[in-house]
Parts: sequence; C-alpha cells; structure tokens
Amino acid sequence: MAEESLIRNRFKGFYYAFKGALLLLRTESSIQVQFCISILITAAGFYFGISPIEWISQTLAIGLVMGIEGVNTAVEKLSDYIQPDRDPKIGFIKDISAGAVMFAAIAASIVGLIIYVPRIF
Ligand SMILES: Nc1ncnc2c1ncn2[C@@H]1O[C@H](COP(=O)(O)OP(=O)(O)OP(=O)(O)O)[C@@H](O)[C@H]1O
Repeated sequence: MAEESLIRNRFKGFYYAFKGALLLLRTESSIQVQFCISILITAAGFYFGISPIEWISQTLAIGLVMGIEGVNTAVEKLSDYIQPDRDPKIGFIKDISAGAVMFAAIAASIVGLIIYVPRIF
C-alpha cells in the first residue's frame, strides 16, 4: 500500500514537473528564445556530425542553461509575489539569480565555441 502511494506520488511529481516545463515554454520569452537556440544547435550537431562526447557536452550545456533559466524565472515570480514594490533586497536576489544564469550561459557558449569554431573556420 505504502509502496503504491509512493509510486503514485512519483508519477504525480513527474506530471507537475512536465506541466511546469510546458508552462515555461508557453509563457516565458527567455525560455522560448533558449529553446529555439537549442533546436538550432541540435540541428547544427546533426549537420556537422559531432562526436558522442560533443553531443553529451552540448546536451548538458542546453539542459544547464534552460534549467537555471527556469529556476531564475521562478525566483523572479516569487520575488514579485512576496514584494511587489521596489526593494533593494529583492533587487539583490534577482540580480544574483540572473548572475547564476550568466555563469551557465558563459560555460555553454565556451562549449559551443569549442565544438563549432574548428568546423566553421
Ligand atoms: N522589486 C524590485 N526591487 C528592486 N529592484 C528590482 C525589483 N524588481 C526588479 N529589480 C531590478 O531589475 C532587474 C530586472 O528584474 P526583472 O527581470 O524582474 O524585470 P523587472 O525590472 O521587474 O521588469 P519586467 O518584469 O517588466 O521585465 C533585477 O535584476 C533587479 O536589479
């Protein structure tokens, strides 16, 4: 019985996570832009015939950027909900959350440059 409800809870958790991913894709322009870039980069991967290790690096980079961008979006929404007015503490929280996205984006850009610059130039 307990095991059954554990499995049901896992399925529910997966359902909510899937719903959240769709919400991000449907409502957030930053995620939509990153999703389009991910599709283009994936197409580039097929076009240039990148190696398995390059596919792994590229897939991890895409997941890292989109995942952290999703968390950053959640931080922004939560911040606006708990403090709709201007507040330096909220400004700091939003800035460091955006900074986390930048770390991931820089790392992903480096991965992209390492994979594609030698193939293009
Ligand atoms: N409530 C706030 N108090 C202080 N600074 C804020 C606040 N909201 C946003 N900021 C500052 O603005 C930056 C961008 O925040 P955010 O991406 O939420 O956009 P916004 O300024 O709220 O406008 P919009 O939501 O229309 O894009 C933050 O990183 C922070 O520096």
